[in-house]
Amino acid sequence: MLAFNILKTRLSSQLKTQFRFASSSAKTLDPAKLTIRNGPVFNGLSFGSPKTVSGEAVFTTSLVGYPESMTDPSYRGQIICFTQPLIGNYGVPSGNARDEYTLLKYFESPNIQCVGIVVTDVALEYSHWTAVESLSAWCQREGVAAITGVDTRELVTYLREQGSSLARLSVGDDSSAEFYDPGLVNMVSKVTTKEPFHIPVKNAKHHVLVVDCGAKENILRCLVSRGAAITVVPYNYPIHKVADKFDGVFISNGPGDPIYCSETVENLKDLIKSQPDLPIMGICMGHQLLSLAAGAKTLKLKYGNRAHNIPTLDMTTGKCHITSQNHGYAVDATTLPSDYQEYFINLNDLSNEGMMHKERPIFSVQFHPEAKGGPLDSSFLFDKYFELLDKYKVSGKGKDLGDLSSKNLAGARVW
Ligand SMILES: NC(=O)CC[C@H](N)C(=O)O
Repeated sequence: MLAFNILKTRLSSQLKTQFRFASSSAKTLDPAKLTIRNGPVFNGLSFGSPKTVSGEAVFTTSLVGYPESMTDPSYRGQIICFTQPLIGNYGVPSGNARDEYTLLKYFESPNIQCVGIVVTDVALEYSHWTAVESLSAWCQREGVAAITGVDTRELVTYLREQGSSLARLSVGDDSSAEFYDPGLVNMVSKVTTKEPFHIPVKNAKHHVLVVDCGAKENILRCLVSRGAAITVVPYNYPIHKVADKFDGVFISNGPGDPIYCSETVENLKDLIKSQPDLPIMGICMGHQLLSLAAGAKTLKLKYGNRAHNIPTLDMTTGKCHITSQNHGYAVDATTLPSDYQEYFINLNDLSNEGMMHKERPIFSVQFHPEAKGGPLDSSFLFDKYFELLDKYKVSGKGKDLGDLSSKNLAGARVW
């Protein structure tokens, strides 16, 4: 019976592959396969770099935003399966375009961060006014593997039942690579800025210290466009020693398991103890690290939440917000200490989506209010953070940056 099912699966995906590409330029694409560790094999065609890669296979149900997702450092080490069946039709915009703050206009980091992508049907031709190349050309140029012709419904059904799994994407007969598990290493250390950097803002109202665990460009933009100059430091920078010079601290998103960021957690513990009136906000990985510092625990979700339409309930207002998400871990809300309360919950799986201190200006969310891509429903959380910065403002801060002032703060992020 098992053998019959495997044969049926192989045959059906081969037939689909032949059918789907019978009339296109796909004749030039090489056969590729996606092998799930201890699981099924999906046959398809390679439209990316002709190499073998391995990582954690995850899926996103977002309909658009593949350039943003693929350049989001939180996806580092992962193979992304897009459930939207047609991917690539609007091409890829320029990775060099920058806004007035010198931030990347279209990408969330300069390069593709995931190791591979899986789609049902790639568009080899594209059309969009911002596009400069095809998805296929981009993947090839960046050394990222890509497979098309996979029945992503079947793959996602498997991942939902078995949980996120390690996978290998190979071209031709090459199956040499081991199964690499990004959940067993400190992924944040691979994407954090190597040196502190500064983004000035004209007539800045505030100066915020950002802990870069793999910050998306649009998170930085959400801070500077609201009038805060920012100084961005590596994830393990001793923030507790310099935070008194700043109006607030912000902890970014980032890849991998938060437990490997123990240095950040220890620094945050010191910070929370020594700076009771300092506004602190965290997003996604930032939420997990802040919760760990508060004394809570994190857990790995079965297959994570990656989508642009996840409903979350604001426990303080009873309002539901549709949110953008990309995470595999979550905070166990039952372990939050008594001086904190749950802020949001996920209305699909009831997992924790945020926390806040009951008296102090500290809060964090699991979802992405900066939403690139995704809906802007929860961008009011940045406004809330700025209200806290206004309220707890101590004038004269930020004049003497101590250690940080001796660094070259005029430069951009050092990747
Ligand atoms: N987007 C993020 O910051 C993700 C956080 C963490 N790596 C997770 O998967 O849960």
